[in-house]
Amino acid sequence: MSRVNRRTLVRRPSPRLAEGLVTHITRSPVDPVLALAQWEGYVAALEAEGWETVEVAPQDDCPDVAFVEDTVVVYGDLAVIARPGADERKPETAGTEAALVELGYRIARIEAPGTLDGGDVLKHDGTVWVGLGGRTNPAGVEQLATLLAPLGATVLGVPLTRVLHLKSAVTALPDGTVIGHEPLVDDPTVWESFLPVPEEPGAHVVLLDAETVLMSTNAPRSRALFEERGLRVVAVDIGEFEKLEGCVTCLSVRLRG
Ligand SMILES: CN(C)C(=N)NCCC[C@H](N)C(=O)O
Repeated sequence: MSRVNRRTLVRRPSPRLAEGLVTHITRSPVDPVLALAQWEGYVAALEAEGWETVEVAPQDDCPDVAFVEDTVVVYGDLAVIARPGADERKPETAGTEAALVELGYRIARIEAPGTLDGGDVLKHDGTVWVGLGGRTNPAGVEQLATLLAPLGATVLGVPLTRVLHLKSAVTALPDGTVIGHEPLVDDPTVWESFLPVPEEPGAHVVLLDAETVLMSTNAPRSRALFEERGLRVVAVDIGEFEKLEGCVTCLSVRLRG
């Protein structure tokens, strides 16, 4: 497989984005033109930070296709193609698989009756936590555990009832501290080191390097908290995607050589 160090998959929003699924929040109107501009800003921010972006082929008939994170779990040289818990999103995985085959990844797939969304999967240092209770089912977690065991990963199911995906509730800072907005986290004691953040969008970071995180502009107090800890923050406005229960993690899949 090719060995570019900092590369990330992204997928252009569908013109039907406004029809995307909403589960835990009230639907509000989404402006597809503004959303496209925000997505371009997100991609530009990744590129400005030295990440090469690889665009998965567009799929305009799938409203939620920009949330490419949900279609795959990449671990080392293995791409585990997800089986989305929402039927409307199942057709999205083929394009992601084609892009990862092209990049030289080994491919495995979550098979029925398993379901698993990539947004439910949080990885840090050999441990893989998977949110259970929403789009991902126990069979999906078991299959992921079997596929990742030879790569040395330990997969743990964790309860999830309050938000769409595990990564809607928590993500991890570069040092492994797990961050979350407590009212939305089922059980913060799952993680040895848990840091509560004051805003819901403050729970979501994409790690750009050991000192830098990408996050939403909608969480200024959480941003200040991270900066106090010595992190550099790159903030992007993804407000139109947040109206569809998206966050910064959902819009890309980091691949490391
Ligand atoms: C971590 N998160 C939140 C994600 N990876 N995905 C968000 C998907 C949102 C989409 N409207 C849906 O309902 O599927």
